[in-house]
Amino acid sequence: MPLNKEIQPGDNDELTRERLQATFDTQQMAAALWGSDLARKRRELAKKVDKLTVLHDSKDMSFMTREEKLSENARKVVQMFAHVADIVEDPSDDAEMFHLSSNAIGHEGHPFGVHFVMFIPALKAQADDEQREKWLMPALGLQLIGTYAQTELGHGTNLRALETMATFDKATDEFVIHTPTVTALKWWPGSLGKSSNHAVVSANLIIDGKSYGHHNFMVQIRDENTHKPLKGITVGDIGPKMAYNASDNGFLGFDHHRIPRRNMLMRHAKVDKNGVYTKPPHAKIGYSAMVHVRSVMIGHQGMFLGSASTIAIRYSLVRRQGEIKEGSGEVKILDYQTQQHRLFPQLARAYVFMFAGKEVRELYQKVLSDMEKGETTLLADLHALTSGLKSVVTHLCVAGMEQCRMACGGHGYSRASGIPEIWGVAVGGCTYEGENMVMLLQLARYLMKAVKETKKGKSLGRLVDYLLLPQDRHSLIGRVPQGEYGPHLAAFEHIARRQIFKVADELTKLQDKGMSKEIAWQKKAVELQRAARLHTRFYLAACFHRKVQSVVDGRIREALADLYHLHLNYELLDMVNYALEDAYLKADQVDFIREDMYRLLETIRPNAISLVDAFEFSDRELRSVLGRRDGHVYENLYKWAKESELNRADVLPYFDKYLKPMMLAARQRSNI
Ligand SMILES: CCCCCCCC/C=C\C/C=C/C(=O)SCCNC(=O)CCNC(=O)[C@H](O)C(C)(C)COP(=O)(O)OP(=O)(O)OC[C@H]1O[C@@H](n2cnc3c(N)ncnc32)[C@H](O)[C@@H]1OP(=O)(O)O
Ligand SMILES: Cc1cc2nc3c(=O)[nH]c(=O)nc-3n(C[C@H](O)[C@H](O)[C@H](O)COP(=O)(O)OP(=O)(O)OC[C@H]3O[C@@H](n4cnc5c(N)ncnc54)[C@H](O)[C@@H]3O)c2cc1C
Repeated sequence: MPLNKEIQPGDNDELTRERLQATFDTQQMAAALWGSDLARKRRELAKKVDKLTVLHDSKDMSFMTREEKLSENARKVVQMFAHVADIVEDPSDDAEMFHLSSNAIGHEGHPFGVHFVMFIPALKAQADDEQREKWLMPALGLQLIGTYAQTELGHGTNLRALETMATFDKATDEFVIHTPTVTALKWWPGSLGKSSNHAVVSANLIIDGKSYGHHNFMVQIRDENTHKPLKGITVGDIGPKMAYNASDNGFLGFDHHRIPRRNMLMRHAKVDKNGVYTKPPHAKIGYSAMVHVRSVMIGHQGMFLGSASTIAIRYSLVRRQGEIKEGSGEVKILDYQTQQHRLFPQLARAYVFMFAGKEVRELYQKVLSDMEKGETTLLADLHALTSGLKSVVTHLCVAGMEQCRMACGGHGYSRASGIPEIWGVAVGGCTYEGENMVMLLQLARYLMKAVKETKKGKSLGRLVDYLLLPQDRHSLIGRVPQGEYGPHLAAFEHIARRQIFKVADELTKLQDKGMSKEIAWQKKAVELQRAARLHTRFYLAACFHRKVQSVVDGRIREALADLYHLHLNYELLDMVNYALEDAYLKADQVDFIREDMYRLLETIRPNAISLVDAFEFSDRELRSVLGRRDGHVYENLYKWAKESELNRADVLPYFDKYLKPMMLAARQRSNI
C-alpha cells in the first residue's frame, strides 16, 4: 500500500513513481508539521474552498491591474466571510482563518489584512473593557475596517522621533491629532489608502505642554457610509510596490483633528479628564501589536519557503535536462547533486521555521495572558526572541527562495512559477515590523545584558542559560560514533557563546579606554548583530532537535532526522569561519561535515517529493504552474501564457502607431 496519499489518477507518471518511494506517510508528516488538528482542518477547508466557486480567482492575478487586484480580493474576502461558518470549524482561530485566506485569497493582501493582524490584536491587548465593547466587538463583527498607523514618511524605526501629536484639550475633554510636517504623514499602513475607515494611530501624547511619548489612539478616518475622509483628514494610496499590490498601503495626514479623550487606548496607560497621566506597567507594553506580528511571521515565512521548495522540487522531478552518463538519456534535474544541495537545505529550513513558529506562538500566548493580569516579566525574553527570529528567518527565507527560483531555470523567472509573488511578499518581512538589522541589535542588547548576569553566575532567562556553561576547546564532530549529532549542536552553541562573549569583552575594553557606551556600541555594531544571528541560529537548530526528539512515529522521526542532520551540516558549513577562528574545528572535521552532508542529500532524495507533499499545499493555495501536484507542467504553461493580456489580439496598436511607420520610413530611406 502506498504511504503517499497524494497519488491520484491522471498524475504525471514520474511523480507517481517518486511518491511510491516514500518511507513515511505524508499525512502523518503533515501532522508533525502543522499539528494533527490543524493539518486536518487545512485539508478539509481546502476541499470546501475547491467547491465554492465564488472564492475562486476570476483570472490569474498576474494579468490584473492594481485596481482589479484590489477589487478582486475585496470581492473574495467578502465572500469568504459570508461563507466562513460553512468552511472553518472555529472562525476565532487565527491559524485556521489564515489558511482559509491563504487558499481563497493568497498573500498579495486584501482590505482586512492589517485589520486582523494588527488592528484587532492592538485592541485586544491595549483597549480597556469599555473600549473593547465599543470597538473590538464591531471590529470582529466586520462592522468597521481598521488599520495600524504608526510609521511616518520621515520616521519608521525610531519610534521616539514620531512627529504626529495628540494634544490633550482639557476644556473639551478631547485630543487634537495633528501631523505638523510632510515627514509626519503616516506612511505605509496596510489597507489604509482606500479600504479602512478606522485606524489605531501612534502619536505623541502631550498634556499641558509635556510630552509623554507615543501612545495609541483610535481614530475614525472615513465616513462609514460615504467612505469619504472625515474633516481634517487627508488619506490615499502610496503607489505600487515590489509585491503586496493587492494591498492599498497608504498615507494619512491630520489637520488638528479632534477625537474624544476616551479614544486613547487605556488598558495600561491612562489619561483622566483632569489630564492626570497614569504610566503603564511596562514602558513597551504599547508595542504589543508589533510583537504579535513578529511572532506570527516566523511560521508564515516558513510556509513561504515551504511553498517555494514545493514548487522547485516538484518541477525538478518533471524537468529533464542533460545527461549524467552519456547516451543514457536526459535525467531529472533533481538527480544532480548541485540541485539537491541547492534545494534540500531550503526544505529543511522551511521545516524548522515552521517548528520555531509554533514554539514562539506558544510563548506569545503565555505573555499575552500574563499581560492581561498586569504581569510583564517575560516580555523582554519574548521581544528578544521574536526580534532575532524575525530577522534571521526572513533573511534566510528570502535567500532560500531565491535558490528555489534559480533552481527552476528560466521558468522560475516567469510569474507562472508563483515564486516571484511569494518572494516579493516574504522579502517585505525583512523590513516591516522592524528593519532586520535594527531588530538584531535589539537582541544583541539583550545578549549583552545576559553576559553581565552570567558574570554574576546568574541567567537572564531560559533562552540564554547556555551562556553559563563552560566553553569546550575542541569539537567532537567526527570523533564520536557515526550517527551521533550531539557534537554538531554543541558546535552551534559554542560558536554563538564565543561570539557573544567576544563582543562583550571588546565593548568593555573600549569603554575601559574611556569610550562612551554608545560610541563603543557603534564601533562593534556589526559584530553585535553577528552575535544575535549566531544565537538565533543556535536557537533554531536546538528547536529542530527538540522537534525530532518529540516525534513518536519511527518512520516520521527518521525522515525528519535526515532533514535535521542535513540542516546541522549545511548551516555549520555556512558559518564555519567562526569555528575555525579559534581552532574549535579542524580541517578534517570540516571535510567530515561536508561528506556527511553529501551523503544526506542522497538519503533524502527518494523522500523529496513526499517531504514537500507533506506541507499539503493545495494547487489553489500554491498558485504555481510549475508546482502543480499532478506534475502536468508544460501543457499548462502554454495554456497560462495564452492568457496573457498581450495575446488578446495578434497585432497590438503600438505596432501600427510606432513600429510600422518607423520600418516604412527606414525602407523608403534605403530605397532612395
Ligand atoms: C493573517 C496573518 C498575516 C501575517 C502577514 C502580515 C501581513 C501584514 C504586513 C505588514 C504589516 C506591517 C506592519 C508594520 O510594519 S507596523 C510598524 C512596525 N514598526 C516597527 O517595528 C518599528 C521598529 N522599532 C521599534 O520597535 C523600536 O523603535 C525599537 C524596539 C527599535 C526601539 O524602541 P525604543 O522605544 O527606542 O527602545 P530602546 O531601544 O531605547 O529600548 C529600551 C528598552 O525597551 C526594550 N524594548 C523595546 N521594544 C520592546 C518590546 N516590544 N517589548 C519589550 N521590550 C522592548 C528594549 O529591549 C530595551 O530594553 P533594555 O535593554 O532592558 O533597556
Ligand atoms: C510591506 C510593508 C508593509 C508595512 N505595513 C505597515 C503598517 O501596516 N503600519 C505601519 O505603521 N508601518 C508599516 N510598514 C512600515 C515598516 O514598519 C517600516 O518600513 C519599518 O519599520 C522600517 O522603517 P523605515 O522604513 O523607517 O526604515 P529606516 O529605519 O529608515 O531604515 C533604513 C536603513 O537604516 C538602518 N537603520 C535605521 N535605524 C538604525 C539604527 N538605529 N541602527 C542601525 N541601523 C539603522 C536600517 O537598518 C536600514 O538599513 C510597512 C512596510 C512595508 C515594507
